[in-house]
Amino acid sequence: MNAKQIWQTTMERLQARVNPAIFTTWFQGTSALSFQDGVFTVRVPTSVAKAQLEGRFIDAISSILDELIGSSVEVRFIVAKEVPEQVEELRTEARPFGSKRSYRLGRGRHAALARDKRPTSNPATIKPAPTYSMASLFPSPGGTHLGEQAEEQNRQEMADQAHNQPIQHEQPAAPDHANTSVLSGSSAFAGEGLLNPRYTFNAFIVGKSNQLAHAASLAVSENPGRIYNPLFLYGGVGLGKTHLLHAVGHMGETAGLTVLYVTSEKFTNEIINAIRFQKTEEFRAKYRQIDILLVDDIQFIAGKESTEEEFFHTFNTLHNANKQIVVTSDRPPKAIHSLQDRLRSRFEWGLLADVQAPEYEHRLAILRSKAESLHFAIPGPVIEYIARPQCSSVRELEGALNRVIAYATLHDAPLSVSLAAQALEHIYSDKKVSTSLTVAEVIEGVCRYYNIDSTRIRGKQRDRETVWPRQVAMYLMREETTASLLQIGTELGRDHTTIMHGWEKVHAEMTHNERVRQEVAAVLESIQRR
Ligand SMILES: Nc1ncnc2c1ncn2[C@@H]1O[C@H](COP(=O)(O)OP(=O)(O)OP(=O)(O)O)[C@@H](O)[C@H]1O
Repeated sequence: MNAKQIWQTTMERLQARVNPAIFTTWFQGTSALSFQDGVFTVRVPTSVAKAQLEGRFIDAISSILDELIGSSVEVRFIVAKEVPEQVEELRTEARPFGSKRSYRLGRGRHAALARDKRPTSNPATIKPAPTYSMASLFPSPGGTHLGEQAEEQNRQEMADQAHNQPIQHEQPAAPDHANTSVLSGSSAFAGEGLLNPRYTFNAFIVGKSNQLAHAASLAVSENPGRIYNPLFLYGGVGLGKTHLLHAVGHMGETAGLTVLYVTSEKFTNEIINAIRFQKTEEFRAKYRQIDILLVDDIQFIAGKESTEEEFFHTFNTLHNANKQIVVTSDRPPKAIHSLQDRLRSRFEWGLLADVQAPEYEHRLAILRSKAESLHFAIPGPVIEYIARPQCSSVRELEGALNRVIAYATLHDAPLSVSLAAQALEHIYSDKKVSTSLTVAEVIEGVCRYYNIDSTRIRGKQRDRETVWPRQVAMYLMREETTASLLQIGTELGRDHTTIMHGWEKVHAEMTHNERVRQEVAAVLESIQRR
């Protein structure tokens, strides 16, 4: 590919993200001049366009160029009148599309230098966010619904997902507001709070299991700090909470807001260090200048006294200033037992939205979209085979898909159901055994194991001796039978939300507590043995 073709592809990718009017204003009339010695030179029509491209779009452009060329690139803009009309385009050394490379943190020395030249935002001068509809900025911000096609993603995704590579930060293009002064806050936190460029609303497949969480996330992105505040997203592992959190972050950054994404672990470490090195004032100042605070896995702050204390004050300050807070957790606030009541009640203030495991049709749609983004034509029956077992997470589903593709590539064999079966033999074998169980067998087995009567499991008692076995039954029915949530609910005289909550409770306990994991495995084994 020569410089012209690379620039053409870069423009096409940018066009998919930027409002058409803004795109036309700043990108029309640009052309590639050369690519030599790691420097990509672009001719721009005016000095105003040059300033805009350098100030607002440099990260997005660098990111795409890095991706296309396969190495770190410095981008230079030259105003048209400063260069001769015809400059020979040099052939690049870019690797062809589809060649593999790993994600890196940041974008390398050249891009970092270029980025550093951008005007930085002074926290003291950050202006309030403008109000406008995000719908006017993006062609389709509403997520990809079942059956629709996901946005094109780069071919690196497969390797990235398979190996869980570190996240690459991306500064998407900012919108144009002729009459509003907006500073992109991301430079204030350069190097941290990295957002995964793949976790966008466009790449998120909406189904029944995540409809509310998706709609609420989109709503807060369009109106940060004004509707659901805080937004509390919760659900089992690998179901898209972090994805939605980052999608909110991207929208915020695109709107020029100061966004900070942090895991609760990092938040905790920062507090510990701030206390240790007597830098609590700096810590507070940093957190309190944010427009959108995104905290992942908030459940881990529970029981950590000084972290909870500091988070409480940060929360109040931001909330009082109408700044948006979005947090994720593996369970609802009520179920985070050692959390201070005052924090729990604040989390319940805004909107609680759960994500559940996708049902079959939804799993099919996710797999189709992932396959498409990997540019692999996967036959329908193979997709259906991969989607068949009750995968408890989308992450597992992605892993299964990647495994099948890798298996076919390694063996240089066509993708078929029998190949998928071989590739997933070890992963799906447990599930094959399990689907032979019925809900009646599970109830009987659980009652036998815990030595209680089945009328208690189906009844209204709330004592621990009854509630826990009931939840284990819910978990095992969902995991080990083919019954739907509705059917399980009918069997136990409860609605599907209660069943889901029971499943989550046991799942979370199993994740964090080896003893519980062994206990549930023993219950299952005792059922399977009979
Ligand atoms: N609805 C969806 N559409 C497309 N991709 C999805 C969807 N849900 C999850 N994923 C993908 O599944 C993977 C796991 O999602 P994510 O990390 O957001 O899960 P999580 O709920 O935050 O899990 P954990 O609790 O383990 O952190 C990601 O690659 C994400 O892009």
